[in-house]
Amino acid sequence: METSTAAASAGGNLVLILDYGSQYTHLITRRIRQLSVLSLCLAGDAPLASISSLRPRAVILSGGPHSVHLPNAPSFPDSFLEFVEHNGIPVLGICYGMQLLVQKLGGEVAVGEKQEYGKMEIDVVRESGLFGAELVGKHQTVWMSHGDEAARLPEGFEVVARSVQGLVAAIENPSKRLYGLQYHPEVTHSAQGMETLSHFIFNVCGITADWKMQDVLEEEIKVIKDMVGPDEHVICALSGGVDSTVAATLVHKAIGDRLHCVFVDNGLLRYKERERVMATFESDLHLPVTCVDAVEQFLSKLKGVKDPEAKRKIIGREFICVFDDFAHDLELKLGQKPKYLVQGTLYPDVIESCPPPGSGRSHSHTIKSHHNVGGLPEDMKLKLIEPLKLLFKDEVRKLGSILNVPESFLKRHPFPGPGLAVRVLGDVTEGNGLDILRQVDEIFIQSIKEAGLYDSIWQAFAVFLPVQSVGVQGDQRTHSHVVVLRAITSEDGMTADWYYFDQRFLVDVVRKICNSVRGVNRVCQDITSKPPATVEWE
Ligand SMILES: Nc1ncnc2c1ncn2[C@@H]1O[C@H](COP(=O)(O)OP(=O)(O)OP(=O)(O)O)[C@@H](O)[C@H]1O
Ligand SMILES: O=c1[nH]c(=O)c2[nH+]cn([C@@H]3O[C@H](COP(=O)(O)O)[C@@H](O)[C@H]3O)c2[nH]1
Ligand SMILES: NC(=O)CC[C@H](N)C(=O)O
Ligand SMILES: [Mg+2]
Repeated sequence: METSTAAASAGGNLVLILDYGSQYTHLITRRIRQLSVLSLCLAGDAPLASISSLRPRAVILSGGPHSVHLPNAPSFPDSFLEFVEHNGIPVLGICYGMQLLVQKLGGEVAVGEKQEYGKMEIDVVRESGLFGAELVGKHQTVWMSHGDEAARLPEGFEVVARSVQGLVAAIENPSKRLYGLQYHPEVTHSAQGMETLSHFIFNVCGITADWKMQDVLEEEIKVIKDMVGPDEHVICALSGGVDSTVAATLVHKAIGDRLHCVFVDNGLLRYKERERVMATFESDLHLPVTCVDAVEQFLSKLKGVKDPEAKRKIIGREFICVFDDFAHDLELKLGQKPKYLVQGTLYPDVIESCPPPGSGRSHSHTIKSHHNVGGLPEDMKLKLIEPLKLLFKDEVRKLGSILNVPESFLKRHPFPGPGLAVRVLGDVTEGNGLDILRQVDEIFIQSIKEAGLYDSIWQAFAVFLPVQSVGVQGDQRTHSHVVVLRAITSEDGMTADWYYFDQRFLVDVVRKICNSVRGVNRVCQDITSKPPATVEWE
């Protein structure tokens, strides 16, 4: 989608993000799209030819984990600054991006005496391309994440905001149309971040807001039609979740009945999930779906495996084995082997996984390998079609409603492909962890639904811990399992807070669990946000 969408739909109003490895880079693209402006990402060191071929109206340099004063720090290509100056393209550097501008233009970036992580107050000291006059002299809450600081600004730059600690928070050189923010305007915790981005995009760059989600749909359908030959067949990995259902509906629009959907029961699904999902496919989706029973295949490969990353890689590989076998079966039926595999991969899956080759994310750290990205085998033969790869969950839900995907799919809480394997900590085949977890999870989710809370919670689930605790049940000593309940609120799964339940609700759920699930005598609640935790426990 990346470059083709740019070329076809930018209409001269494209904002290009150069990525230096920040976990938030694609939040920037997403925020710009929220302003109805097309935005795309390239690697921070992309060749100048790639940058100029997109004809951007503005460039934003992202944050990143590196320090500009250390060797091998990533940077924009030679002549980038001359290119933007010559073409009058405004540039905004965010955090590392700002530090890069400062250093490359002859200023100085040094390790700060003070660091700024998390919530911080800044003071806007003058009107600028980043802040309107009404904000001057006022405090603003922003989200910071840096240890380096701009110690000396290059010639022609002025400070336009400072943190309450006195550090440079925003700078500009209006005559060269260069701007910098030391904080992250793209995260929701920066209260006026959207206003600042909007000020830059519309007031400084003069860009017209002419992009809409419908464009993604039309462009994707075109890309898929161009890619898949008129007689070729395609497989779609369909889980019943939001993403793969929207992806399948979109690809079906492009190639019709040459799409063959497959749902895999990997033995890691929730209570009665296989029956329930297959029934909704039939009643609500009206797409033919084949269900493959791969329970033994997955569980035998997972036997004795405790390491979370190892589990994820095994699951990624087994999924592909199932899809290869399915392609082979279709070959016998259709006389030709499908070459393509549709997956509902989203951008957060890519961000946290091992950076795939050519993704332009070689500057980021791996958080966990999502089975459908970092968990894929290297020798995979099927070619991927991932129409949602640059979108976030809430954008996919919007796209799904344009495609008339039923609400029963769009409102479902996310459920990871590795399923209960990342919720039964350690060896999933040991003891009866999967079985206990299914019962606990079902009670928790049904109670949430009965209390009318399902749609206010972004995701809720239970976790099975490989520890036992002492309890007393019916006057008998028990030495049984501990389970954890986790419910979160989030916008896009990138950051999350825990959901504050009413205490009576929790008391009731815990009682139901302990009274009906044999083998559990203790229930805890996870109240950690992301960061520092992640959503899933593994
Ligand atoms: N049981 C499954 N059978 C077939 N494909 C699956 C299965 N689980 C996951 N996948 C594939 O892996 C992709 C990523 O899984 P993920 O859980 O992120 O997405 P989803 O299930 O479509 O949506 P959601 O995040 O809302 O659960 C899916 O979009 C789908 O293509
Ligand atoms: O399809 C998936 N394959 C995976 O390997 C995977 N790991 C995490 N998740 C889901 O992604 C969101 C963010 O989760 P984390 O904070 O745990 O990374 C949450 O919604 C998680 O449920 C996955 N989804
Ligand atoms: N978030 C960032 O971009 C951090 C930039 C740099 N690594 C610092 O610590 O200052
Ligand atoms: Mg899922």
